[in-house]
Amino acid sequence: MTVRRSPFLPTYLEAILLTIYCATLVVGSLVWLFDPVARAAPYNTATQSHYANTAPSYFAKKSNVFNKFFVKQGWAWVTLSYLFFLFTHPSTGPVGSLAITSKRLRGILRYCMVTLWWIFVTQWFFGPPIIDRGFLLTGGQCDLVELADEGKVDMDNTRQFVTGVACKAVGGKWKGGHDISGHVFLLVLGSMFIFEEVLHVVSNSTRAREERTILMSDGAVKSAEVEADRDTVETSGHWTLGVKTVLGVAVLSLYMLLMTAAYFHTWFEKFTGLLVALSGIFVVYFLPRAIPALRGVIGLPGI
Ligand SMILES: CCCCCCCCCCCCCCCC(=O)SCCNC(=O)CCNC(=O)[C@H](O)C(C)(C)COP(=O)(O)O
Ligand SMILES: Nc1ncnc2c1ncn2[C@@H]1O[C@H](COP(=O)(O)O)[C@@H](OP(=O)(O)O)[C@H]1O
Repeated sequence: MTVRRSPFLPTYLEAILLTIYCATLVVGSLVWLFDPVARAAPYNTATQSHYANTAPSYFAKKSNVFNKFFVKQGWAWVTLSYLFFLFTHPSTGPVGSLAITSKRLRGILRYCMVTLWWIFVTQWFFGPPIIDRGFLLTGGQCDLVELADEGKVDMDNTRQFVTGVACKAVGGKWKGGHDISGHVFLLVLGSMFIFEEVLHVVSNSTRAREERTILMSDGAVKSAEVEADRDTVETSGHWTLGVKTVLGVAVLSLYMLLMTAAYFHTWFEKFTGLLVALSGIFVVYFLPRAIPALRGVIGLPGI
């Protein structure tokens, strides 16, 4: 009898990806530690960045073009490239048609769940987003001392600036608490979402065929392939322009993750950014493997 791996454990390709994320954060931190130019450049702990005029590299400036137009609009890039992939890949429905097949619908559902996590963590969570709530809960606040000294603001109003955006907008400094790295969160969540959606293309078109395991309603653990239809298996390995486009977005995200790791935030803030992103991925891509009812609603990519 073959003993199959637990559905909760990552496949071979997923394990490689998780290692790459951890290695990227470690290598980035080592760059900062061993690059004499980066070490010598003054660092502002309040903004978690180097000063623009003495930044050790172009990528250490917040104004770098990839930060402004790629990361700061990151979810728009993930959304557009994923929809392009979903509606042009033969494994999800007829190519060249916008027909909403059940596979496309499930892909959109998975996208909505991941997007909801992005919204909760970075934009809004029944008020301030989770990153800002975490910052306030760990003792952080909007520091308006300089502005108060200049008579521009009343210090009694400090508590009303409960989001990082509102605080920075009035010229205050978001200081003191644990500031989960929003960049690490967005770049890991967006790229891992893309990788999870296209891994079946990679594994079906190469020798790297790998087995996702699922728990059946009778308690048996089987290969996810048992739920796949023949059409999907045959068309799954096609390297379309959509696949190359989403992978391009994911690879650029990995590069920007390395830059964030090298020049911004503390190692612990980057680590929590990684953990919060991966927890969302776990719910959408690992839980359904072990919960047949959830799998019946949102499905698995490529199945
Ligand atoms: C089954 C569940 C169903 C739930 C349905 C709800 C799903 C909602 C879907 C709604 C679709 C939303 C479509 C979103 C499209 C966009 O892309 S919006 C515009 C793009 N904006 C961005 O990409 C902004 C990205 N930036 C950030 O997140 C932050 O700036 C940052 C990078 C995290 C950094 O933050 P800083 O404050 O600058 O440090
Ligand atoms: N790779 C990168 N390139 C440029 N700026 C980056 C960056 N990673 C983080 N930052 C900047 O560092 C600050 C903290 O990032 P975060 O908390 O999202 O991880 C943000 O500043 P601003 O909020 O002033 O834009 C962000 O723009």
